[in-house]
Amino acid sequence: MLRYPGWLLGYLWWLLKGCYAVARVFLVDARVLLGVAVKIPTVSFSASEQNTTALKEFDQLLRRVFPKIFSSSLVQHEMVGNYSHLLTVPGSEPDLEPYMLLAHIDVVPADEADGWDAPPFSAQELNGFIYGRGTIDNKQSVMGILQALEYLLEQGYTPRRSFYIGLGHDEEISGPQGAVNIVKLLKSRGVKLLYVLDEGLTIMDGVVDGLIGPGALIGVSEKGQATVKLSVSTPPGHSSMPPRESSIGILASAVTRLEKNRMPNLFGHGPERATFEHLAHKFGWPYRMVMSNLWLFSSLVLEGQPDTNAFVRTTTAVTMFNSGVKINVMPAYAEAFVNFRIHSSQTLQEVLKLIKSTISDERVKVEFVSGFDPLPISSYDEDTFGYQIIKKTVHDIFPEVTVSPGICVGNTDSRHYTELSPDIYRFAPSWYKPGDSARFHGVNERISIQNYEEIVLFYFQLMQNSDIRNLPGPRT
Ligand SMILES: CCCCCCCC/C=C\CCCCCCCC(=O)NCC(=O)O
Ligand SMILES: [Zn+2]
Ligand SMILES: [Zn+2]
Repeated sequence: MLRYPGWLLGYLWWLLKGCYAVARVFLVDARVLLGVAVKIPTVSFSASEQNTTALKEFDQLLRRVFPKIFSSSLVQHEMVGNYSHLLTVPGSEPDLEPYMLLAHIDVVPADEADGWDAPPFSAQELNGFIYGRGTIDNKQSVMGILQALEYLLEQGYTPRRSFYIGLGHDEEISGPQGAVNIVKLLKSRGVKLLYVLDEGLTIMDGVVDGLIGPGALIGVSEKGQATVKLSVSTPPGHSSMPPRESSIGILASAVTRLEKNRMPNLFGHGPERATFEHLAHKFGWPYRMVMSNLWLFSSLVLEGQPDTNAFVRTTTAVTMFNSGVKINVMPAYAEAFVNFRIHSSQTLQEVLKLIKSTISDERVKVEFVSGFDPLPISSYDEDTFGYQIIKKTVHDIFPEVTVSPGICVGNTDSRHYTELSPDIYRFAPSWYKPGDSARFHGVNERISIQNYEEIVLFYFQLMQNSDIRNLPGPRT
């Protein structure tokens, strides 16, 4: 048998490993990995039904495509609530308070028949975009964060400041097993976080009339929620001898009253005022003049579109309506579910009161299903480490973008983290252009290949920027 000296074998092994690393960086493109992730249908169908086969497959994928992370002696990996992931990356300077990056693996259902240009779990590339459920909510962050860490580890990086990565598997059903248990675990370990960054607002481009150039809105809070069930019971009977009003008709009128009488425009009472103060210098004529009357601006410019309207009021969404069993039988029962997203300056109790007074019909039973108050407002001043580091990172990667605080109109896993940190931000640097609001939980969810690369760079830069001990002192 041939015998080789140990040093030669060592050298060959080193060469092989080196070639492998280079091949990985150049051949296994980050965007291909995002595509593979999108193809796994990690759907949360309802509070009690998730695709656990897909969640297991996703776990296997992460271990396979991020070998540095999962073999590193530096990174500690734990599964939480069966399918969520908690990664701990200890820093070399343990006195620096850690931060945490969040994202979620699960997605909402998608049906190609709703009008997708490409099948929703195909990750097909069309005109420079990857199409698929999860490309903007929120596999771009899951894969972007891990890709950034994998690259850093490949370069031999050791952070100075410790950080955590939390990847929830049930965010789309409120995070009861994922985020909630990750928080419990961190609390039991006495962890306090300098800041938390989760999915949320984006880089707006061309969606607010009069705003010149793109604006990155960092969510410093998120809206509250109230879900109510409305129901009407009436005696059943023959459809040939109907009463003046059916249970369906009574319920439909109640729902119509809620839709017609929107909750008040509260522009100026919450952090959305700060959004426009930060962006004011980017408005052109005649908007700049209107901007000086912010209340007028809010009704003229913001109330018209669903996404900007959601910024200024508690929104009302009738999401489910069920009744009737047969075409010739008067329905004995009709029910509807209405989901409200509560503006920062209102409380859950105030909204419930308004719902009842708007419906104002004894025949309609109003039951509270679930809800919570709007989340606390995180700091966004010059001295706030998390906000300023995120802002700096946005400017590093997108120099042309104006950064401003905003309210996240949807809810995120980060709402479970309030006991771990006062400074929670909701932002991912996806570009959001006219028409994109319909892609969130809708059809043709997509991300441009270039944007995904920017997202990886953003997290790569954020991890390094967060290593600074203190923010630079005030400019003189
Ligand atoms: C200056 C005006 C700004 C317009 C503001 C609207 C911006 C909307 C941008 C992005 C959409 C945000 C979605 C947030 C993530 C939602 C996560 C989610 O789906 N959670 C579940 C849920 O809320 O039910
Ligand atoms: Zn999401
Ligand atoms: Zn979502």
